Amino acid sequence: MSTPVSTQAATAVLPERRGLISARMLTAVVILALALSWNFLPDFTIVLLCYIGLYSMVALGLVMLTGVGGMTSFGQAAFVGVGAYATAWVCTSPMAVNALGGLFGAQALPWLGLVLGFVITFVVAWVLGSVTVKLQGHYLPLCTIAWGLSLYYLFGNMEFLGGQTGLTGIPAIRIAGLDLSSSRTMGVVIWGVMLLAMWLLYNLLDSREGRAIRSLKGGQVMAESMGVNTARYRVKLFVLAALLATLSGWLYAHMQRFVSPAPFNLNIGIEYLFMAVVGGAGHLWGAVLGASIITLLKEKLQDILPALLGSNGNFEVIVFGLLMVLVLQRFAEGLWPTFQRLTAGLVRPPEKKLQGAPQPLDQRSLPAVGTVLLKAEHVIKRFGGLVANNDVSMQLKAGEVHALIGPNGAGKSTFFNMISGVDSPTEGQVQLMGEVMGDAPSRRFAALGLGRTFQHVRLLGQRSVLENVALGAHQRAHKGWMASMLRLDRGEEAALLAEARRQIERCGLGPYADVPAASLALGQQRIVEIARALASQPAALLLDEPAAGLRHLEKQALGNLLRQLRAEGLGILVVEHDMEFVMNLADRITVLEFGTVIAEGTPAQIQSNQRVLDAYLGGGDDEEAAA
Ligand SMILES: Nc1ncnc2c1ncn2[C@@H]1O[C@H](COP(=O)(O)OP(=O)(O)OP(=O)(O)O)[C@@H](O)[C@H]1O
Repeated sequence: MSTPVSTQAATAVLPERRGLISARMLTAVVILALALSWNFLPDFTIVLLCYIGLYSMVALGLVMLTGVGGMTSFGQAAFVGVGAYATAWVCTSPMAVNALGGLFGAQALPWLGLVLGFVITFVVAWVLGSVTVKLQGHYLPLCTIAWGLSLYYLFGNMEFLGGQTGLTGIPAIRIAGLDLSSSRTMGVVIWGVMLLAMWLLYNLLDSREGRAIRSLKGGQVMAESMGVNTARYRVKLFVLAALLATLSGWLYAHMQRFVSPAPFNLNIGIEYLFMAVVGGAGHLWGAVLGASIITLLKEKLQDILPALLGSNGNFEVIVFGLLMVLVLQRFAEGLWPTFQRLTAGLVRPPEKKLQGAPQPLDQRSLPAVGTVLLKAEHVIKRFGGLVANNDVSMQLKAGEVHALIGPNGAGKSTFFNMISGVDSPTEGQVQLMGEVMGDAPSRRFAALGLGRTFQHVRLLGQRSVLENVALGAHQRAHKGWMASMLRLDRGEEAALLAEARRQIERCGLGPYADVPAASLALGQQRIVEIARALASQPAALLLDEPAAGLRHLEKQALGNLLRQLRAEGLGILVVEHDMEFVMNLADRITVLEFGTVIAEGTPAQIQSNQRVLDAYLGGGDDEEAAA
């Protein structure tokens, strides 16, 4: 049965599918045109294209890390260096050449160099990532500068890596007997690898794992509440970006045939970040656009500026700085979104088609009505000298709506945080489904069957309502990064999206499933959060001020939906200021004042409780009025 909640006139505009040619078709046409003209392009253009391909690979990693995952790194050039130096050492050091060349043959050396580069990067990035990505705010970028510098100086000071002079005599790669010593042949490999990487990343982002990656930008609390292990995803993203940089470095070394520390210094690390940001750090094609603009601009400026200024120097860096300021001022999301807007009449955005039968998602059987789902016992929370919750005990049972009310500052949010794993009690304990939670993270609460919404809506505003709600079902499916990249997750993805659509329709937002969440009115966004929580098939549902921002009819519809969920056997805890809504809906009410429970009972009991009336429901005012 469907209980539509949203009757509010939507501000959202349904997306129009217009445009003469599909984005996929246009991409295929551009790639085909590049392939057909490849042999006729001048050598100089080919070399430039090779560099653009190499830089795009690094920028792709930064798009994933910065634009999608919300982490900034200035140190990617150092990982390019690891890839370049690893293969340079394997291919030129007498020791490695004799030992490995003797065992596997000389032609295998570049490939062994690639493996070595990947292994070193994997270990270094995993260790560095584990330490640095936990840092918040400006500490993370500062740390990436520190390790970028460290690795750069390491390259220049290692005797066996040739010091500042570097290593020469790196052989060309051979594939199936074909010698890739010219830029023209090497360029085919570079662009082939870059496009393959882009396809894999596109698939990754277009999956359950991609939604989890994007959720990192929505904040740790929200992502963890959806069951996402944020620390793990951040490190994996960091390693992925580093491996892409290493791959670029490996190709670079075999194209240049020598390596020295200069191309891996901090300046270049900043340039890579420029590319991602100028192109559009949230878009994969932004990486290619940014790499193209910066490479071509650098090339032109290096010719023009010294002639113009009458002396030599890296003046282009100044222009890049100004460009960055301009782009951030005028095109905060980079140039790719602007390019997309300008070509909207011509190019249709890609349509998501899911082939194959949906695979079943994990199902949770709900506990019998009356079972205690959530239990807080003598919970105390202190912030320094302030006692925000003082000996609070309460239970939430399956098949009931329990409301938590109290004046501003009474400690409701603090308590909500503790029963949802955002924070842990100073004393006392919280049990969920009979398990003592201790310091367990929110994702453990989610795994046990707790779904929640937020007082301040936490959605990924630029993503569709459908994708936001599908994130809620994250823990009900299991395909990992590899399966997503190779599109082996389509059955599961179809099931996740079908489930999300079902929950959206159940909540009355069916017509808005495909619009960006940010385009909905605030009240509707709250309903999207409820649909997202329902997609996790929770046994206990915690709603933080769900009626705030809703109009009268919408509140009625929300009440009906919650009654329906209660009838299905869910336990629902509502923190709410709207007394009419609470009194019409709740089976039991707990009242907090100054962190302490001052009353608990049915709505009728609460409404006639003198202490509650004095503290909260206006009894004091009545008395004053009477006096
Ligand atoms: N992280 C914190 N550090 C210090 N004090 C805090 C912290 N979080 C909450 N408090 C304090 O604890 C008390 C209870 O705050 P809380 O936000 O839980 O109240 P509330 O009932 O949710 O209020 P509202 O209805 O306005 O959201 C307040 O005095 C608040 O200032």
